[in-house]
Amino acid sequence: MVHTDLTTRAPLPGAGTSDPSGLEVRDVVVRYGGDARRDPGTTAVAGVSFDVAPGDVLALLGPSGCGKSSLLRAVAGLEPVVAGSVRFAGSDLGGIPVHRRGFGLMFQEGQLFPHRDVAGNVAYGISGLPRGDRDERVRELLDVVGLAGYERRATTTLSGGERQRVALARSLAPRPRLLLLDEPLSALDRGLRERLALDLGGVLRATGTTAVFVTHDHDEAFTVADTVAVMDAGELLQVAHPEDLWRAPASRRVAEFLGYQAFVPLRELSTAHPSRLPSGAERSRDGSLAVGPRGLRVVVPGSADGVPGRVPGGGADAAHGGAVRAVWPGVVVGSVFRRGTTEVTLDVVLPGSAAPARVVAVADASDPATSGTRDWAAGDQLEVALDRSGCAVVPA
Ligand SMILES: Nc1ncnc2c1ncn2[C@@H]1O[C@H](COP(=O)(O)OP(=O)(O)OP(=O)(O)O)[C@@H](O)[C@H]1O
Repeated sequence: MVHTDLTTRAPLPGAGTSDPSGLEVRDVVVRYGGDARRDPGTTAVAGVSFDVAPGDVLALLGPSGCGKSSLLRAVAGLEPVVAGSVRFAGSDLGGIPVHRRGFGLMFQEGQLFPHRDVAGNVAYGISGLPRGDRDERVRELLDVVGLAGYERRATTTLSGGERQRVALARSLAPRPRLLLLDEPLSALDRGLRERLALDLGGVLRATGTTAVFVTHDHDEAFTVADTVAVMDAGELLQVAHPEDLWRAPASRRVAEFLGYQAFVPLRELSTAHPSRLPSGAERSRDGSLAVGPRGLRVVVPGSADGVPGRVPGGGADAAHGGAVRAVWPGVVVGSVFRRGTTEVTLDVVLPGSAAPARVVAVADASDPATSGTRDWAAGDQLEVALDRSGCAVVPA
């Protein structure tokens, strides 16, 4: 459970009460360069507060350059904290050097020692243990990361994914009271990253490790973490459990970063069937409907899904299955078949905007009108229908 500080800043969505036995970050500022008189330098982290309770995994998620790594490095003690504080288990870590914080670190490139074999790498931080205990711990950790029996392998013979597993085992070996991971999977290809993200989440939970995990990939953050903190331009925008974050982004900026692709002012949608809109829509007439990556479905004009009596140009919203019956015409830009679904890119003029928005709509495989129709060409006319299960409401 992650909590945010309520005392010095406006309450952040997802805020709660503090647990002093874990990590407490309060109003932390990290700045590079500059001088006291003329040059203010670069403020990479602009007063961030969050907590991580023992055993929890927090993902710091945000675009490149938003300050994630700087914040992580400040927690580690690798960057000076210009203002604010970092505490762990109730103790202020100001002035405590990196190696005396009891934290583990893992980076994008595992940086294994090439002259040591796998066991030698994993055992690096526990050389003080008696031989038998050390061997047992190495065996146990290699088992946890799915590399049982790899002790004597040279690290130069490992794949990228195996190397990162060894690096993870090495960073867990001394039982760090906090593990800090900076984009540990981003050097790997997509398929491997997805598999390893699942494994990483499993390993951190199985070992009860308290961790802060930096990533720019929201799928990865959602897979690995109990709680996700969304960062932008040095500030935290929202801290929430993955499902809550996805269901209720606190702002359009958060929604955009999560991959919501278009925004329709709620006042532009008919009030005829408010119960068909995502929960909260009927209470937030000033907000927008955020359309997620699965928030639009392809409708073939004239198909069974086409609505007799539909208002031309969109806007009708008769209840129909899971969809809000808001249907708008679009011009196909292209389509791809991915993971069993056809994704069609179209230009659609959505309500509340004069210019066409480029959106992706999915063809429903269970819909006879659209399944199997994979050869839509640029310029074809289609329609898109909102699917409320793929939409969220965001404040204006
Ligand atoms: N050593 C440094 N000296 C000067 N500026 C720096 C330094 N390190 C980072 N910055 C700047 O601080 C800001 C935040 O950088 P940071 O690396 O923390 O972001 P990030 O979110 O981790 O980005 P990425 O995902 O690309 O690694 C950026 O504007 C960056 O240029």
